[in-house]
Amino acid sequence: MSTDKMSVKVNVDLQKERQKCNFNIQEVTFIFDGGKEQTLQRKKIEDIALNSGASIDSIPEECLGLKERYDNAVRKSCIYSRIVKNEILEITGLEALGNPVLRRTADAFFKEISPFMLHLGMFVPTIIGQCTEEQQAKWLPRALEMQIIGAYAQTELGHGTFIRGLETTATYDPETEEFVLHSPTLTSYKWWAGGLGNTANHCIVVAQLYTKGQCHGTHPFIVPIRDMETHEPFPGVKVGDVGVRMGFNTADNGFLSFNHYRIPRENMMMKNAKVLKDGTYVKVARHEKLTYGTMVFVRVTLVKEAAINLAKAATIAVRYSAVRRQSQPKPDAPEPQIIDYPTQQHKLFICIATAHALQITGDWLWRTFKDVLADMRGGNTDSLPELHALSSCLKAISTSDSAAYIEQCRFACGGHGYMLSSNLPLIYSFVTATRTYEGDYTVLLLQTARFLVKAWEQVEAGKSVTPTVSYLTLAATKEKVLWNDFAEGIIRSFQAVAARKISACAETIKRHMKTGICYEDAWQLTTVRLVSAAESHCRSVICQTYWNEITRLTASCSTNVKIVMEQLATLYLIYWALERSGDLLRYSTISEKDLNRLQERYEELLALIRPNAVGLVDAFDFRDEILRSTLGAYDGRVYERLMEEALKSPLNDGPVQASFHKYIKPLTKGKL
Ligand SMILES: CCCCCCC/C=C/C(=O)SCCNC(=O)CCNC(=O)[C@H](O)C(C)(C)COP(=O)(O)OP(=O)(O)OC[C@H]1O[C@@H](n2cnc3c(N)ncnc32)[C@H](O)[C@@H]1OP(=O)(O)O
Ligand SMILES: Cc1cc2nc3c(=O)[nH]c(=O)nc-3n(C[C@H](O)[C@H](O)[C@H](O)COP(=O)(O)OP(=O)(O)OC[C@H]3O[C@@H](n4cnc5c(N)ncnc54)[C@H](O)[C@@H]3O)c2cc1C
Repeated sequence: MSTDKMSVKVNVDLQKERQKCNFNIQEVTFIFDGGKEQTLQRKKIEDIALNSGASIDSIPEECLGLKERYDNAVRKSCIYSRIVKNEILEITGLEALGNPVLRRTADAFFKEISPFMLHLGMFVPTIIGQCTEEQQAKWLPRALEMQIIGAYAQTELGHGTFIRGLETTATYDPETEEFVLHSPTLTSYKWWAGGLGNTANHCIVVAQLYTKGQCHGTHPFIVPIRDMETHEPFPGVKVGDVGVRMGFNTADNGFLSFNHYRIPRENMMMKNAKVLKDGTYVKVARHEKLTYGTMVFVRVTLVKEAAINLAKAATIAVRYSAVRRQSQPKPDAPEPQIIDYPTQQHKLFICIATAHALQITGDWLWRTFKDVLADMRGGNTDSLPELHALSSCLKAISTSDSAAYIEQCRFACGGHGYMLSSNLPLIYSFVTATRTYEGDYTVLLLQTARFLVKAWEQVEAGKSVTPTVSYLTLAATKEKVLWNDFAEGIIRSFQAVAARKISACAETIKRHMKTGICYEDAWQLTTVRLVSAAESHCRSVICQTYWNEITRLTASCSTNVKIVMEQLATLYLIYWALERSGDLLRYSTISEKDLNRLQERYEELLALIRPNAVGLVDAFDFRDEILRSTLGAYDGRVYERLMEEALKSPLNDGPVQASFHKYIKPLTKGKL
């Protein structure tokens, strides 16, 4: 427990909750962080960041005007990036780029988002992933030193999903050994890039490469866009802010266009393809899609991002639910804490379980990513399609689940959850965007489905398949799977459901084609089912990873930690079995009686987890400065904080606002 937690007076109900907790909270914190070392490192980084004092706002961020908010975010970003550069990267090395601790710590500074987020989140990773060693030596130190600040501009006004449809051109001119960047249409304007509007002086631009009269598809370029002294956009560059958004309003999302704007040949990022001085195009990469590498990297990191944000929301909602009392179900009895309502437990405990499931799956995916990267450094790209399929569906499902459950946490907090000071609306507005950016939900699930259908065809042809789809071989029968409700049995049934849905999709595509329809049209006619099959596949991957990993991670833990972690994981499995009961009835031998039994076990689990609920969210170990919530602070002074925060509103700066004299008084006096 940190000193701030010891010294304050804690709400009596929360105190009682903490006394009820029967497991060692720190052990669970270690599990959530991925190990004791990671917890210690995180705490050290948080200490460094929080001791800077820069996180404190006298007026809440949300009460500032748009310009003041941006200005304040830039001020804090400069302090934060100095800390990252001088102290945090010293501790973590470049691993920090794939480590959510940086983002978690940044939350102490920004209620919304730093306009520098994309600099470390995409600009630097793209330099690492797409530049030759020589180019890295030029750009990386400058980027890490914050001498240059970058954005990643791929999406255009007219196209985000369909990268091959981008319209910005980069035409090579061998006379001057330059690329000429041009935006031929309004729809070719770059749109959305974080940090681009007013902050960045450099930008990675994804453009169609033309040389010797031939188009070679999209490639990334490093483009200086603003003068390093005056920050004025260079002639030929038009740049600005895209306008007010649902969230992300301090992230400085921008637009950008070029009018025959020239950059040196060397500014093409040449790890995967080169243009020689004479204009000859040379492909270096062994895989067509390696230029999409940054997206794969960010998708991998977003799984843990989803987990952390959901853990924050669950912490807020569970603590609040322990403090809040409402209604009187029994006459003459005191009003219960709302967390005692099973319906409230049903809303909240799945959020705690999902945060663990995603965090553990995110860790596993990160390890898989690093293994594939190591293979690729050795020239072997065989495992890239599987990584692409996995990162696509896990990004889609984790961000979608996380956003839905964060909103559920907000609902669970009633009216007060709607207050910006609860922080739930801001967490939601951030996470709901992650469902769209870095690849839309449906689009990414269809990418996974493409891989699954191919894997199915391989199984049918008697060929071997990669590990995450090996269940297709086992489950490739027309028989219904025998249901059993042990964890392994539930997981096997989910795999069987996925396998049956995938095979049904493959059959549907074939059936359509037999009527004379081409493959592409047959695919489109099957996409609703394909999305559902990819979701089932992804759910089975999460369930299996969560269960296997939690069993492994708790092997050396104390008994009560093992028990509560197993209860949560079982809750996750049963919750999804009940949610997908239609699929199980269709594809397994589960009966109504089995489902009734499952429902009973689910309700028993809610009751078993109930006494440990506050302990479980305490174990996520969010400091108040990072949680930034009137409803979720460690001390549970909910009502006091709501009042204190309300009084900070500029609308409470005096008893009478100027608008009364300007408008209301004339109106009431009949003079308006
Ligand atoms: C906290 C972190 C901070 C980060 C903040 C981030 C803020 C946001 C930033 C952004 O949003 S940046 C812009 C991101 N944009 C996207 O994600 C666009 C989404 N679209 C795509 O990824 C692709 O266009 C597509 C939808 C995957 C389709 O691409 P394409 O049309 O070129 O390919 P297909 O014909 O569909 O497939 C061909 C073939 O290629 C395989 N493939 C596709 N992508 C990849 C990949 N990334 N890696 C490996 N392989 C890939 C695909 O599976 C097909 O394989 P086969 O079936 O032919 O074997
Ligand atoms: C907050 C935020 C930050 C962003 N930051 C950046 C950034 O820094 N840099 C950057 O380059 N971009 C950024 N983006 C852009 C983002 O990557 C795109 O918005 C995203 O990839 C979705 O593309 P789109 O907007 O073109 O949606 P569309 O593709 O137009 O999607 C609209 C709808 O059509 C559906 N659809 C599209 N194609 C298909 C298909 N083939 N099959 C079935 N359905 C389909 C989608 O499912 C969706 O429902 C950001 C976006 C947001 C919201």
